Amino acid sequence: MSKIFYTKTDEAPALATRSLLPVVKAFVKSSGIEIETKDISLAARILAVFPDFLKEEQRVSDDLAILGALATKPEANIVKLPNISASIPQLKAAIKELQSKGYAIPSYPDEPQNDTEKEAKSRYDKIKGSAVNPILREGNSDRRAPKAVKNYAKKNPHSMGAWSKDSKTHVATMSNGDFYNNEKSITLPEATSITIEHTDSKGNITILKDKFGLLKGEIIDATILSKKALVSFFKEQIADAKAKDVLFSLHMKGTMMKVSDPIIFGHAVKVFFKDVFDKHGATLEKIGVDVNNGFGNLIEKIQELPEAQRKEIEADIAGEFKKRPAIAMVNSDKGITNLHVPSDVIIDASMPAMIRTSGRMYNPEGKLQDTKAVIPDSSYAGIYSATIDFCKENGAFDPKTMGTVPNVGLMAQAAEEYGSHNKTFEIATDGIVRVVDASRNTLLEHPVEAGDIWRMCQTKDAPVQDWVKLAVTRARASETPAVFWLDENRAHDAELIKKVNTYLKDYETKGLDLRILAPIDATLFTCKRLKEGKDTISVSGNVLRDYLTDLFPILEVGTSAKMLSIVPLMNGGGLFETGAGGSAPKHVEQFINENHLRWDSLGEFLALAVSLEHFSEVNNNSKAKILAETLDEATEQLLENNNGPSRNVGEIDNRGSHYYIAKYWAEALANQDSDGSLKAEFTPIAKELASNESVILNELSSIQGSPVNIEGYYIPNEKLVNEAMRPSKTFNAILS
Ligand SMILES: NC(=O)C1=CN([C@@H]2O[C@H](COP(=O)(O)OP(=O)(O)OC[C@H]3O[C@@H](n4cnc5c(N)ncnc54)[C@H](OP(=O)(O)O)[C@@H]3O)[C@@H](O)[C@H]2O)C=CC1
Ligand SMILES: O=C(O)CCC(=O)C(=O)O
Ligand SMILES: [Mg+2]
Repeated sequence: MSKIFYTKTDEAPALATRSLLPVVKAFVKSSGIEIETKDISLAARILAVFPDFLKEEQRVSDDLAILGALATKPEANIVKLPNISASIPQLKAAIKELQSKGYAIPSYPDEPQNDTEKEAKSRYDKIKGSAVNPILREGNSDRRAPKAVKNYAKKNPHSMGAWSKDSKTHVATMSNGDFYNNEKSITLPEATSITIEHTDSKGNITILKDKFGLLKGEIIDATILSKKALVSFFKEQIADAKAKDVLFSLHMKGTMMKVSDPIIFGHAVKVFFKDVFDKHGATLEKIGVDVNNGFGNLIEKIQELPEAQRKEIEADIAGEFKKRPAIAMVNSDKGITNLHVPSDVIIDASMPAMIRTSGRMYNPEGKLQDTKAVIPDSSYAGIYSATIDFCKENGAFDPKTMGTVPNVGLMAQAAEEYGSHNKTFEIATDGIVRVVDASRNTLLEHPVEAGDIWRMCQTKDAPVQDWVKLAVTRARASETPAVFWLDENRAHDAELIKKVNTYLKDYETKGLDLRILAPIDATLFTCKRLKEGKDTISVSGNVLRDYLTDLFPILEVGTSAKMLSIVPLMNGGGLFETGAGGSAPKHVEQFINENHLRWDSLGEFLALAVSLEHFSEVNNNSKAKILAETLDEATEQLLENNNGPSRNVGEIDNRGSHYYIAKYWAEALANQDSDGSLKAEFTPIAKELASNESVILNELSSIQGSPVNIEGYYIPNEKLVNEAMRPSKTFNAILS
C-alpha cells in the first residue's frame, strides 16, 4: 500500500503542522492518498529506546527505525519536518519533562558508575545530536530556492546590513595541527574489514573500534586535531580579540559533530576561563562540571556548592570576564553567552545570520559589535572569510538583484565527517592510532598525544556516483554553471576529485560549464556571479552542503526555511525535507507567551507538492499530480499576496497563512479542468472559504495576545496543542 509518511517532530515545526496537516488530509482524501504520521520527536525517540522502563500503555514504536528502513525501499515517500538535534542540555530537559509526566526512564548519567548506568548512557548517546537526518538520508541532497520564492524576495527584500571596508569582523582559523592539515586519505581497491587501534608508548594496544567492513571503492580518511595546537590557538585568539576590541565568538556544529565539537567547545571554555579553572579546578571536577556541555553547565553545577564557596567562584568568574574580550551573546538580556550551550550557536545558521547583520553580533550590552568568528578547523572556515572579505570589498549583497546558489550535496549513507561519530575518539595517552586491515596492513596512521581528537570518515562509492549524476542533471535542467567545491590540496578531496573526473565521463557534458574549485576560490567565483545577478550551482560534500544551504539562502531569501529540499533516495524513493531551517525554539517561546506563531510553513508547502508529484509518478495517480500542481500555484499566490506569517502579535501568524494556502489551493482545484471530480468537490469549498474569510481570520487573530498553555515543551498535551493550533471553528467545520 502506497502512502505518504509524514513526520511529527518538535518545537515550532511540530506546532505548525498540527494546523496544516488537517488541511492536507482533507484535500487529498478523495484522491486515494493516505497519509500516515510517524513520531520522531525527541520525546518519542527517548521513549522508543526504553520500553523496559515503561508501563505497557506508555511504550511507543521506534518510528525512526521504521522510517530508516523504509528510506532504503523504492516505495518510500517521506515528508520530513525539522527536528531537534539534541545537545546534552536539551536531552536532559526532555528526560526531566518525561519523568515529571510519569515515565520512569533513567536520568542521563554524566559519569556512569555501573553497568546499568553505562547501558542507559549508551542508549541516550544514540539519541543525542543529529540522530535523525543521517538515518533517513539514504540519498544525496538537492536544495534550491524555487522561482516563486526568489521573486518574492526580490519584491519584498528582507533587511540586509551594510558592509564597510573598515569592519573589524574576521574569521580566525588554525594554520596547523587541525583536521585539515593532518588529514590522510585512501581509496580502497578491494573490500576489506578494518580495526582502529591505539598503541601507547609502551606498545600496549587498545582497540578503539572493533572489526567492521568497508566496500570496494570506498574513500576513507583519518585525521587528528592536536589538543596542544588547539589550546594555544584559543589563547592567541582570545588575546587578539581583546587587543582588537572585537567580540569573541565560537562557531561549531556540536549537534552534527556530536563527539568532536563538544570537546573543542569545552577547550574553548577552559581557555577562556583559565584562571577560574586553575584556581577551582579540583572543586569543579568534584562536583562533576563538564564544560563540553558549555559554560552553562558550570554555572548550573556551582549552585550545589555552599554559598560562600559559590560566591567566591562567581566573583572569580566576574573578574575573569573583565580581563577577557567581550563574548558574543545569544541573549544579552539574560546574560547567555555564546559559550553557554553548545547547541545555541550552530555554525551553518550563525555565520550567515552574522554576515546578514554587517558582520556584527550582540555584545553583553545588547548592542551590535564587530566580531572575531573563531572556527578552529580550517577545512571549511575559508568560505566564511572569503564571503566576509567579499562583502567588505564590494558591500552587502542586495536581495533585490542577487542571483541564486542551488546546492547538490553529497550526503547519502552518512558520507564524510557527518558519519564520523562512531569513529571519533578523544585520545587517552600518547602513542599511535592505526587503521589496520584484515591482513594486518596499516592503511592509515597518526602519532597522537593525550587529548588529541582522532577521527575517521567514510565515503562510499555508490553515493559519489549518484551525486555526480545529480550534479550533471541539475546543471543540464537549469542550464546553470556548476562548481564542485573540492580542494586538490586536501587529502580527502584529492581522492574525491579522481572519482568526479572518472564519473563525469559517463555523461554528455557538452555545453555544460562544470568546474572543480577549492572552497575559497569557489566562494569568490560564486559571490562575484551572485552579486551580478547570476546563478551558480554549488556541488559540495556533506559539511559544505549544510553550510552553503544556509549561507546563500539566508542572504538571498532571508531564511533557509523557504528552500525546496529534495533527497532523491538512491533506491528510488523520495525524502522531502521541509526547508533547510531548524526548529526555531524562539518561535515556541513567542507562541507560549503571546499565542502568536511566526513559523513559516512555506518549506512544508513546497515539500508536500514534490511529495505529491512523486506519489503521482510512482502510483500512476493523475489526481495526485493535479493536487501537486495546484498546491504550487497556491504557494505562488500566497507569496504574491504576502500572506506569510508576520513576526508581530495580533497580525497574521502561521495559522492564518494556512487558511490562505487552503483557500488558494481550493480555488486552483476549482479552476482547473483536467479532473472533473476534483473540480466539483472543490468548487463549493473554495466558495465557502472565500465567503468566510473575515470570520475565519478574526477567529484566528482574536485569540492572540495572551499566554497559551500546552502543558509541556517536548511532549505537550495533544488535546491542548491541537486546540491551540486549530482555534477557528468556521475553518475546522469547512475542512471536515
Ligand atoms: N533539518 C533539521 O532537522 C534541522 C534541525 N535543526 C535544529 O533546530 C534547532 C534550532 O536551530 P537554529 O540553529 O536556532 O536554527 P533555526 O533554523 O531553527 O533558526 C534560525 C532562525 O531562522 C529563522 N527561521 C528558521 N526557520 C524559520 C521558519 N520556518 N519560519 C520563520 N523563520 C524561520 C528564525 O529567525 P527569526 O528570529 O527571524 O524568526 C530562526 O530563529 C536545533 O535544535 C537544531 O539542532 C537545525 C537545522 C536543521
Ligand atoms: O540534522 C541536523 O542536526 C541538522 C541538519 C542541517 O543543518 C541541515 O541538513 O542543513
Ligand atoms: Mg543546516
